[in-house]
Amino acid sequence: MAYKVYVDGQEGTTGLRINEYLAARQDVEVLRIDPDKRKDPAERSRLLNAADVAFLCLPDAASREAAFMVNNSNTCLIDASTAHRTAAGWAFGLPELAADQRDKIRDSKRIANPGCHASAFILAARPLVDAGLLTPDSLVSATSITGYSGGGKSMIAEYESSGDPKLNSPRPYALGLAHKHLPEMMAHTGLKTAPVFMPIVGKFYKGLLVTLPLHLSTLRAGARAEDLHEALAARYAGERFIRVMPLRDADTLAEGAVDVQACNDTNRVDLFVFANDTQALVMARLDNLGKGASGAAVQSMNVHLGLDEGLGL
Ligand SMILES: NC(=O)C1=CN([C@@H]2O[C@H](COP(=O)(O)OP(=O)(O)OC[C@H]3O[C@@H](n4cnc5c(N)ncnc54)[C@H](OP(=O)(O)O)[C@@H]3O)[C@@H](O)[C@H]2O)C=CC1
Ligand SMILES: CC(=O)N[C@@H](CCC(=O)OP(=O)(O)O)C(=O)O
Repeated sequence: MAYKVYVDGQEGTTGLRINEYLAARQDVEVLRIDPDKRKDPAERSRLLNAADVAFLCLPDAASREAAFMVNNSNTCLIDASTAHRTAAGWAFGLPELAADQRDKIRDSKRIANPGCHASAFILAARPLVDAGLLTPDSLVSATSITGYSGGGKSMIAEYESSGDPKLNSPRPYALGLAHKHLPEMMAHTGLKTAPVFMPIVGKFYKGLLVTLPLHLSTLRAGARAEDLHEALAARYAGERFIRVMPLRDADTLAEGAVDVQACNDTNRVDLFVFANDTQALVMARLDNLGKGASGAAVQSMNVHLGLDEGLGL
């Protein structure tokens, strides 16, 4: 028997991509809402409650509304929005976060999918905290270069239709230093202070690269770049979707720059450590619509249902 799956927000950027992932699967029956009724609360409620798994690909307020509509104990919600990522009762949908995270995702009917910048930041920083290279009191900063699809339908339209010349060059944003991913970055790394975080959106559709610049002298006494690399490699050994590149990856150094788009159309995360004797750059690259959103959501569904984690990805 096929699992019934409903995508609330099926016409949006994340919802469309989830539907692409599900289209080829025989073990899933996708429940579709009549396009005229896609914002009709009664019809959404009916489908949410009929689903074994419902993906919420909606703005935060509509996701909260959808969570209140579910009045049965069977439907598992996987929320792509920011609404529930640090909320009590919701499992964080990042299976690689910690040894017990898959159990949490399997056991919970409420799963919050991580934000795209946050996924990359957390996957880079958490093993460093767990290894004692950073401590909960460490003060860190990070940049994130991202494609414009991260801003959903409205940003895609702005980049593809407005012709505004200022969009031709990269744009640092979130200048109020209060980006919406900061709470989940702290909650799931254990860092007590928010990183100074500067995302930069560029004129390319998708692809994302988070960088943590680190002075080795601010890490655990005597820490070397090898220790950073070893902490990442040890944590992610055997993880099918995470690739820890060799320390000071020779191919990338030969290229002279990192290709932000090289994980596009995959559910993969690539981690890099570049360093000299006193400083390091720890980087995480992903597809913001793959492991940064829709791919991660499908991966969490697979884990929740006890299926092969990579099914359809
Ligand atoms: N794009 C990305 O890379 C990522 C996005 N996310 C998050 O995923 C969620 C969806 O984002 P994204 O797909 O990019 O956004 P989009 O703006 O592309 O799509 C959102 C969809 O939700 C629909 N919608 C809005 N309100 C309602 C409602 N009350 N009932 C039903 N449908 C509604 C919209 O309808 P309409 O078509 O009429 O506008 C639209 O189709 C957001 O919370 C976003 O923050 C998370 C990670 C990455
Ligand atoms: C380019 C761009 O604007 N990107 C979005 C993040 C997209 C994402 O991860 O989204 P949610 O947290 O909304 O789920 C931003 O920085 O706000």
